[in-house]
Amino acid sequence: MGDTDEPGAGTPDGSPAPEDANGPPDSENASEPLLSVENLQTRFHTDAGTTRAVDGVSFEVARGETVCLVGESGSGKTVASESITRLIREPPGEIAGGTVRFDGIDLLSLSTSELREVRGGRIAHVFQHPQGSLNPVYTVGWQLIEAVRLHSDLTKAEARARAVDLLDRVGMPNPAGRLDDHPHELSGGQQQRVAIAMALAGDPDLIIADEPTTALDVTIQSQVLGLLDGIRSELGVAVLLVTHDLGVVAEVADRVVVLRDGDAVERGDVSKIFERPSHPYTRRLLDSVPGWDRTGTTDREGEDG
Ligand SMILES: Nc1ncnc2c1ncn2[C@@H]1O[C@H](COP(=O)(O)OP(=O)(O)OP(=O)(O)O)[C@@H](O)[C@H]1O
Repeated sequence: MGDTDEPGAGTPDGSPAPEDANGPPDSENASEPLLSVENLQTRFHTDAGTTRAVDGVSFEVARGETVCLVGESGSGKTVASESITRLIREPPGEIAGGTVRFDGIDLLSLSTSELREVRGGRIAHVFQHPQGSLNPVYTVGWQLIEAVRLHSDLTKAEARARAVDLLDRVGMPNPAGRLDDHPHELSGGQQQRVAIAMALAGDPDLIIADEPTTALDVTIQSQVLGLLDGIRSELGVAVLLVTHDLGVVAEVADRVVVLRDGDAVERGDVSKIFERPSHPYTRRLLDSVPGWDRTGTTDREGEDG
């Protein structure tokens, strides 16, 4: 499924060649990226045959930056992001090749128990539906306290205080009063805030957020994006954000990786991708953004932030 129409060097009309999206790491990050994904290949083996969902993707995330994985439905964004901590169910999935290094650790060679330590700890996932992180049976407080204690030596009382701090950090009104609530007693936006608090419980260096605002009302979307951006800037947590929404990318991304059919066809700084997209697929994605005027703004700006 790999993309083959990308010229290797230069173009006939003399315009800059598209960046070799799967080439060597960006030089400014080459020294010590927090996350380095190289030539990742993830397949699914089903009765219908083998799908190369991610077919040789490479990208990096530096400490404290937001990188967006963008692309149309089915381009491999979720599979790429979930392959990083091997959340992919194997079988039918198979991580068939490549390396994933996180702060010097080769994640793909870790044992299941070692990986469990990293997952929910130094790397936390936030999903489109908060139900992916929250158990409907238990109270918010119970779940948060468990998450805090799993990754620390805190006593129950200390963990409870930390849970209240985390709820406060994610902007939950009356945080102490929320501990006894069950998830269904909260709005969708509040549930996603709790899911982000759960992610913070393990004191992560990287949050992988897969369409975290897609299921929310549009006014709440910007608030949750603003929350993630505040966590990045104030706590120095890097964010790998999966989204199909280029309006979201314009709001929060430092750098962008554009996926198509399991292949990274373009990557670069957000300003470069928006102002000078070099791959035709990226240009088509941009052209489909309502209100996009090619000056770096969208209709979305000015909404509740
Ligand atoms: N469990 C699975 N079994 C078989 N194929 C799968 C499975 N999960 C994903 N795929 C396939 O992998 C490819 C990439 O899917 P993925 O969910 O990563 O796309 P995406 O870019 O995240 O799309 P969306 O925005 O719709 O979630 C698709 O062709 C999809 O059908």
